[in-house]
Amino acid sequence: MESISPPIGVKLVASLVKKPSCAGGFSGLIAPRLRNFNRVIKSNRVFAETKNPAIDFSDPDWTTKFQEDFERRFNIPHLTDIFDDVDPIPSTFCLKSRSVVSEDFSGGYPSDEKWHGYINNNDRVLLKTIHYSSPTSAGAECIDPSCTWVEQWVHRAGPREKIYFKPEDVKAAIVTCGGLCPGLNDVIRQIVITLEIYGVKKIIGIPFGYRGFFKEGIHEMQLSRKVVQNIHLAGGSLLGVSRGGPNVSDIVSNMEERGINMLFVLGGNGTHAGANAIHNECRKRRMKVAVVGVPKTIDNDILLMDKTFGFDTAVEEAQRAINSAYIEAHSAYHGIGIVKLMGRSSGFIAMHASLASGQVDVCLIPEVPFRLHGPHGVLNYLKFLLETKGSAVVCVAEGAGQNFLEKTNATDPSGNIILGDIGVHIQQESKKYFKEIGLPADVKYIDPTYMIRACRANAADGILCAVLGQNAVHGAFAGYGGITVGICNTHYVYLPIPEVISYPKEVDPNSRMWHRCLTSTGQPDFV
Ligand SMILES: Nc1ncnc2c1ncn2[C@@H]1O[C@H](COP(=O)(O)OP(=O)(O)O)[C@@H](O)[C@H]1O
Ligand SMILES: O=P(O)(O)OC[C@H]1O[C@](O)(COP(=O)(O)O)[C@@H](O)[C@@H]1O
Ligand SMILES: [Mg+2]
Repeated sequence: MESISPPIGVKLVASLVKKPSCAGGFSGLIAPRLRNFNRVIKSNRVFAETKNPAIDFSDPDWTTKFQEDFERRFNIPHLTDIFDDVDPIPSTFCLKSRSVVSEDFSGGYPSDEKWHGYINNNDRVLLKTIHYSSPTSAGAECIDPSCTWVEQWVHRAGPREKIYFKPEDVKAAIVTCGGLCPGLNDVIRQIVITLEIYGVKKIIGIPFGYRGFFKEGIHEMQLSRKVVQNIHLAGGSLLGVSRGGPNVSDIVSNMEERGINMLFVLGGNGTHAGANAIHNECRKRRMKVAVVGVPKTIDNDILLMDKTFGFDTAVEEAQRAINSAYIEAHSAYHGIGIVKLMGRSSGFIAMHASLASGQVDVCLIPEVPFRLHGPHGVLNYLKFLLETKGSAVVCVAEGAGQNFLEKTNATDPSGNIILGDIGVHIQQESKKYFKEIGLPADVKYIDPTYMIRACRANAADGILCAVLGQNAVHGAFAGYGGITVGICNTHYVYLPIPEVISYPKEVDPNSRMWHRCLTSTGQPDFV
């Protein structure tokens, strides 16, 4: 009998509603999920600590206390938290003075105090915009059993009027880690361009992710507007990427040797865990350094954000593979087209690509358990589709159905579990099944994953990358560190790194988007 694996995680807030009196309050509820995440995704890594206090919902002041705690958790670390002797100067980011890069600042810093283009440090963005009136409402994220509305505000991103680095003292470095993602070059380009507008002249690229911080690493790359001018026209990363690499202490020592005091880190959950550790180590060594992340993952698995850059391009590019699978399946007698898309622990690409294409009959994601065999299994449904409409298209996320595959416990150099190929498995099982029942079936399998990841960013991602890249530089100059940039409810924000990486974001099987996907495919439950 086939086993059904549980979804990779349960929703924190939903479990909170189910167990409001759990000892340890929030922390007691987060911990199991964190453990689960480490087991599934990062067998040998410890992710961000969570710092939620116990909450007693019978306390009439619990919402105030929750908000105070939220403000504390989402406070963004600043240089002045640990240094008393850092004095700000008026911002050199001033769009009127376009030739700032050629100035030597001996005659003073250019500034424009009358310009209303700066963000006030007290500006905030609302993190959640839906007031769910019941925990049973689709996709409800509730804090307490009554789903009380509690405003949660996060810091607005953008240029500040006062800056904490003199441009001539800055040596900025950019590093791109993890797997490729459309838009990496666009972000690198915008960071360099924005740094130059502030007046920074020493800008370097660290080659091949954190590995480039090895002492004997390949030489740093000098970056300027001229170097990066056209890099966004190609996919990949100008700097190269990698998994694994030196430990945090060695990275920070290497930064000290090179004199780096602004570090822009482009990467996913793992990279951000590293960036946060680098930030903490710099503070421990009392180094005046700003470490700012830009979340990169086509999987879209970073918490609290509308989306991450590259995701939109991935969904768009996946259309070509799905359409090819559809044409193959539709043109064959009893054709079945199977497409595997990326998504190690979350099915966002598969869900969105299925919904966008309108050509998918079965969408399978890691968050929703399914059976292949038996009367309610996928294969029996494919038989039904062949008999009724003549062909079928399956879109499966790479992390789905891992319980059907032999576990090796092998990990990549970053500690990510190496997954089995669920696409090949479904192809083989389909062929076997239809042979056994004597129904002709022509099964074709397409794995476009690396073709999708290597694409250049589409226009929507190009804009997102531009805004995130620019805001990363504004954040660093404003003196913030240990932060990342994101888009929340269409607005741009700074978030403390630990809050976005406490676990990977997943598709909520009770969300409207998953329900919309099911409505579109017409697929039943496969359990
Ligand atoms: N918990 C961690 N602490 C410090 N560095 C980490 C951690 N997890 C991953 N890294 C490093 O971050 C880089 C990218 O991680 P990886 O998981 O491969 O990609 P991503 O950042 O896209 O999730 C690698 O160089 C890896 O060694
Ligand atoms: O084969 P690689 O390079 O390790 O990358 C595969 C992984 O890349 C991803 O698309 C994105 O992963 P990262 O965010 O860690 O780069 C995963 O879904 C997938 O498992
Ligand atoms: Mg990752």
